[in-house]
Amino acid sequence: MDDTLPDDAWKDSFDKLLDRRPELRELNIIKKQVRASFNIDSSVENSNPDLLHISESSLHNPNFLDVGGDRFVNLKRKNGNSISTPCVKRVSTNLFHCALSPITSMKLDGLQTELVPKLSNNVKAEGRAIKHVCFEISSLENSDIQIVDDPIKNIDPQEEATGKRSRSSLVLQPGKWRKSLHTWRRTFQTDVVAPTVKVSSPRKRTTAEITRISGRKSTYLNESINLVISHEKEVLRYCEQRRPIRFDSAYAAVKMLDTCKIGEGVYGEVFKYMPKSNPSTTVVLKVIPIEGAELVNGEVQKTYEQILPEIIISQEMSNLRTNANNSTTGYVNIYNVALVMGKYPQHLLKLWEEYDTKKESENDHPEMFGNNQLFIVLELNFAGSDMSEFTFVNAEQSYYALQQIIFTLAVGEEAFQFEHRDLHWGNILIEETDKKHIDYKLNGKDLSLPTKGIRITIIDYTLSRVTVGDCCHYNDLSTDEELFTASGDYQYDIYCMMRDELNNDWSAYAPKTNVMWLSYVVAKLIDGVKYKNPKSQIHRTNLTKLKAFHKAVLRFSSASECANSFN
Ligand SMILES: Nc1ncnc2c1ncn2[C@@H]1O[C@H](COP(=O)(O)OP(=O)(O)OP(=O)(O)O)[C@@H](O)[C@H]1O
Repeated sequence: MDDTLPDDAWKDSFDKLLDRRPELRELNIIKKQVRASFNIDSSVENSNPDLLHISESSLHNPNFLDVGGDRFVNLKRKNGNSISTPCVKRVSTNLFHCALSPITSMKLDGLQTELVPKLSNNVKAEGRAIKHVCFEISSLENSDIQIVDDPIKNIDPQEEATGKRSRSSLVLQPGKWRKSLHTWRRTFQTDVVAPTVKVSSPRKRTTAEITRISGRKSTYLNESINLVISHEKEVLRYCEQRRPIRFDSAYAAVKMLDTCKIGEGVYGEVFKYMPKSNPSTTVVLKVIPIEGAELVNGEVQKTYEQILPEIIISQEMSNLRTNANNSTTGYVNIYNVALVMGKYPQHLLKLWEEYDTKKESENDHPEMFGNNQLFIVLELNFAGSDMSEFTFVNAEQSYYALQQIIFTLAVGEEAFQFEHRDLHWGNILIEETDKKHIDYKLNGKDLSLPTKGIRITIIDYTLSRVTVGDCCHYNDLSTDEELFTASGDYQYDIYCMMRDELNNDWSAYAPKTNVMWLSYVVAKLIDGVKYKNPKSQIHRTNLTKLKAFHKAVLRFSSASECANSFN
């Protein structure tokens, strides 16, 4: 008697299902390119009935992307202005017959389902951060964007016939966009395939990555000036140092009180503390690794040349506090800039881990840095919480906050032809104040605004443009295609509006971009931020004013012109 097993005996039920549906294999084209993590928590997932809610017919829908294993992601979300909620799909409704399937839930990096909250603990255990990205299919009709290595094949025969292509576009969360954009890049770009574990072994830069961050530029307006400067020396000059100082001695635990990590960006970690020498001040440290070859948080480290303009802009905007003709305290106050070298101090590593435990950091563990790592440390004034988290008393308070933002931008324009270019609500900080008024000087004229109990501070000049002396510093976004395909919030329209305004020449001075961000800010104040007393009469009266401003704002050509209309 032949007691050998039949040929397909090794197959599990998922494999058998694929055999019956070869088109699923066709759809499974992206599998090689996703950064998939290996979550072997099948028991938990199998026990979650929420995972069974999509009909079998959805499998034929091109908007469902096979993310590997037996999970599918809905690429086409109806509600375009919210963050990712990948729909999870089981291929088989006969789950429990699938004994010990080796293909358990592989997750598409960057996608964390809100539909399956029970999974969140497993995600934590796995060490993956929750990232909010949703990938959509959108037609590129009328678009001149060339897509290279688009991993999503067009499976619509009609589109194939007309020669139109589909591509993945982005629906990003409002506010901080760099992280989610980066997640998308890692997922969809074939040359960037990194492991999903949090502390990845350091990886060298790819050409694409180097090109991507080389956007920061400084050009001399007078072309006869052709200085060859050492950016390292310039950085040291701004730091008032002759050489880098040791990280662990410059920021030793004994010098810092009540230290904690308060935030993070793609480029750095942000801590808060009170200096032992001056405990009445609260200082924020923004720690940015530079010049190293390893990717940090998936990004190429900035060079001296790329960090220099940010130091200059931060310093100059901060110095506007004491400017004779155009002054404001609306740009974050910078106490000091330091160039430090060496491993992260132990106490900061511990605080990093505490933050990670509570909030799940999306960044790489800073224990990855070695003895020769260089960092720029910006010591800033603590300026409160960002607008997305702040609760205003009522629209009167937010109406005056808006005026603070307008006057701050106006002063920046007049002093340095400043355009912020990324003024989303995560970059507007708000804190309470006892002061009744805030003073400005605009073109020599003194102005005073009621605070209504709050003070606003503008941060993050990564995309900003200024003219300082003979030099124009800006960030060249002309080749940054992904940012302009993002959607999900009015914020992402603003990047496209700026590009049109500037004719994609990012060195040009176009203060209208500040007005565009004002139109975004007022939209958020009308419908986005939180209010304590939204039913009061004063709230309704001022909401009407905000709405009137929203209608009119795009007629102004600059924040300065807008500020003058308030006088
Ligand atoms: N002066 C400050 N006071 C209070 N909080 C701050 C201050 N500076 C930064 N933060 C907090 O740290 C977070 C990250 O800071 P920041 O935006 O400057 O980093 P980033 O690396 O430029 O971020 P990304 O490049 O990802 O947008 C902010 O969103 C804010 O919550």
